[in-house]
Amino acid sequence: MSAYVLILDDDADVATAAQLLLRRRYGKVATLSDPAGLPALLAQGVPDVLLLDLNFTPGFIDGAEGLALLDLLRAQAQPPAVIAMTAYADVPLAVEALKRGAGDFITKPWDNARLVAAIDQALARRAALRGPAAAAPDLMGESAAMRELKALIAGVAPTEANVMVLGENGVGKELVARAIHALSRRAAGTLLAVDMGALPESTFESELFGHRKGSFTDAKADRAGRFQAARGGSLFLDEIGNMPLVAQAKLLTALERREVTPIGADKPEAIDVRIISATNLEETRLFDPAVFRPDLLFRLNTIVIRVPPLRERREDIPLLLSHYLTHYALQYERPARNVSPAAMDGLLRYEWPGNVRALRHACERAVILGQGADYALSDFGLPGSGAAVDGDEAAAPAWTPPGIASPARTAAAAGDMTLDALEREAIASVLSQFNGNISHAAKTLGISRAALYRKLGKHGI
Ligand SMILES: Nc1ncnc2c1ncn2[C@@H]1O[C@H](COP(=O)(O)OP(=O)(O)OP(=O)(O)O)[C@@H](O)[C@H]1O
Repeated sequence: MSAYVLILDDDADVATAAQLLLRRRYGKVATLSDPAGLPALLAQGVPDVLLLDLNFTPGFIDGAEGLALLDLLRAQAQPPAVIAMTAYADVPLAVEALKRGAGDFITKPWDNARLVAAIDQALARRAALRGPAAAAPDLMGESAAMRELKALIAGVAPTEANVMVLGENGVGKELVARAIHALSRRAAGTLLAVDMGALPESTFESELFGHRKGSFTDAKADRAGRFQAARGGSLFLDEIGNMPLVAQAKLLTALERREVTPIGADKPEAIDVRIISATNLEETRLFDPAVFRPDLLFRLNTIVIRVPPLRERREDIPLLLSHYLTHYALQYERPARNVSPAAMDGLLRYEWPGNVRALRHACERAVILGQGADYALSDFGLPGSGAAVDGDEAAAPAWTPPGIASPARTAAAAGDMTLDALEREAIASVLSQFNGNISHAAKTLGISRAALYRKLGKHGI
């Protein structure tokens, strides 16, 4: 769990011991020995949790001053959660601290497990008080559907339950997975993402479970698999709907046994990961045993989170437009402009088959190509430039990535182009053919999704 913990204690040994214990778990842990430095430190950033010693060395500060600090903290706009630390005999002081705003107290010398549990509880209370909207900051949207989604994420994240995220391309499934991890008890660990659809069958086991040196020709050294590398954190299994059945069987065995055996190893290794998976497969397909093993599904979908397509939460479109138009205007050093009323009308009525990813690309394109005082609908490069935005995808020209005037010019202009430019055009053309669907585009181009993402970044698409 990533959090900022401050330890205010005049005993340097105690503060260092606490810092060593807590740093690995919470990330940012600072110590302060003199309470006089507290206001300056708070001005730099308010900690999530403050461990406040009320038993300073006699003559340095007494309990009354410690309590006065609590009053100072309570006056902050967003005070930290305070856990008071007192000597065993000082229960009345601890009770007074609780009355003055401390959320909890522990007695010194503390028990490590009790200290960690007290901090975890304080953090959980804080997250609950801030509410679900603040819980997933990168996930923008204030529609009822998004609020419900964020509440679900906030509720599910602190549990260890495996979560399956469902939704169309570009709706934000990966963002949801990241929010779940960030709000989980495993947040201090890594979130490792694996594109399951792009793992070749031949390297599937080695990638996921690892291998020992010499176990096959290319095994030049021992290598940890993704399951081991994500130990203590979460494993994001993306595109699980594209996994071949053989691979599904291997994954199932690992999840059932809670252990994996690296290739060439003689002993299995226990796994300690939380699984968050995602797919854009329609549920009818996912529940088809010929496509996906029901027993594996059962392991993965303890909790199912459905991310609604953008067309079902159109209220979020203005907010997303404003966010991404501002973002790209800053990036490309272009002036801030408004979306003209006619453009907004077209953008609101558009079906957004590529969801937020397509909206993001459309904003980038508008920032780069827009010439008028306001953004016009044509700047966004939507199919038919807004003329046919009623959802008739079949009739509408395909989505065009930013910076690409027309994918159709690929063949005509190929003679004058560099290899790099040709690659960009080819990618853009295939992307538009599949309405921004990364999986299908990658498959058609014969590269992995990861490789396609790298190329999108390289070409600025
Ligand atoms: N609610 C949102 N707020 C802000 N940005 C969003 C939101 N949802 C998605 N995005 C952006 O849209 C893009 C696609 O999001 P993401 O990769 O999470 O989608 P996905 O559903 O996992 O897509 P795919 O199925 O194609 O892998 C990203 O750039 C992401 O930052």
